[in-house]
Amino acid sequence: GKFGEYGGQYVPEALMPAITELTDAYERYVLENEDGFMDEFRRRLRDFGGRPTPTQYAERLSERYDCNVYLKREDLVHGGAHKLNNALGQVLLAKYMGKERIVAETGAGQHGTATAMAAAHLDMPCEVYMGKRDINRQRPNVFRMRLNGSTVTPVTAGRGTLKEAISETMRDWATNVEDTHYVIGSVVGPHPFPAMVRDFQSVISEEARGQMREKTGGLPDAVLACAGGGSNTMGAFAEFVDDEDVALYAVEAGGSSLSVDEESGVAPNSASLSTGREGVLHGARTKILQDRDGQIMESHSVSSGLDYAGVGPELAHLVDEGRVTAANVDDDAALTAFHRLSQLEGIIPALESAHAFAYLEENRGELGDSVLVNLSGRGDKDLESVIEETEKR
Ligand SMILES: Cc1ncc(COP(=O)(O)O)c(/C=N/[C@H](C(=O)O)[C@@H](O)C(C)C)c1O
Repeated sequence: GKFGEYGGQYVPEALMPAITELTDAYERYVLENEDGFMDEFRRRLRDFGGRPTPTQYAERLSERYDCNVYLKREDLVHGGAHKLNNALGQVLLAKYMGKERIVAETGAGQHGTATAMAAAHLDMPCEVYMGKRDINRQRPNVFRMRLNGSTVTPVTAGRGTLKEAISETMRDWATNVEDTHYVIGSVVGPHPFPAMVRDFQSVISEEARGQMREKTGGLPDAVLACAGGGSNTMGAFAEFVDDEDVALYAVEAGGSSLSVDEESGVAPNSASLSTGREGVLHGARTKILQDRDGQIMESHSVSSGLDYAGVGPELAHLVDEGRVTAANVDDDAALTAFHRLSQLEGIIPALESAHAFAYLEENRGELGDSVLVNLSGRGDKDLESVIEETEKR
């Protein structure tokens, strides 16, 4: 469960039985397709999730950047984001493991709603832990989770955001490991989570690689994806990692500035790959925004889905190896890209996904003739906050 020096299983002893059981299930069902698990996963992704998603040629962006821009439309997955790929896989695995209850954490609420939908679809009771602050700024998603029959439990510890929600969920899991599975929201956490979530999300690049060959007769020169925990990034990159000629760009949230004042404990961005340092968070060694005493810093982003002080260990390793370029764009550029895609292509992107389009705008002409951008989700959930932000600026 190591990716170079990153990854591993830094968890309290009490959690090891659950981790060991999950690792065994991951190896049997996901890696070896025991009992046809992966066949059922793919069938449900098609019939319930609406896959495959298009790899669409973006005519107006291609004109603007004088290169061929293709969009991987994960905004068209049921629920409006790539999050369902992972949530469906993990809830189905919980069923195969004989678990009777699901717990999950969420920040932007996309992962929470995806888990609630998958749990309803597979008739599993589900409890989602969500920071009090996030509940207030993501009300539509809270409503959706409850509509799907999930319980949303407010987390009031600390700042009441994702970090505390993850800790609370891990505590619940350690207590109820007999009948409960923890559906983690990204390629983070102790092994086997980062590898398993990457495997569930790799359907994105499996499809996209074939669609690009079909449409262009070859592979893209570059693949761009936004990175919060790193799951849509790892999903969009997985099948291209061995294609040396395909450049891979992980675009993080540059927030309002990249300068990190280690005294204040507050980072005005979430660019863990670029400004983070090695440390342990949520059970894995990875790159983290931390102050000089090693305390996890408060992160920032205009998009709550990228507002996370850590990042997936595999992604951190690929950046250290030079296989993935760690990029970032600031809040303003992401908001401008949000409006630009809406006007030019008639697609309102999630604010998270808009970060990848901002990077395309800032690096036009330098990314090659054929560029694939992973559109991780749609922007309906962001309308309120974008209206507010736009009026403020
Ligand atoms: C539409 C959309 N695009 C990208 C992301 C970033 O998550 P990753 O793909 O795991 O880097 C997200 C992240 N959403 C999480 C959530 O909804 O709970 C997020 O808040 C946390 C996992 C960090 C998202 O909603």
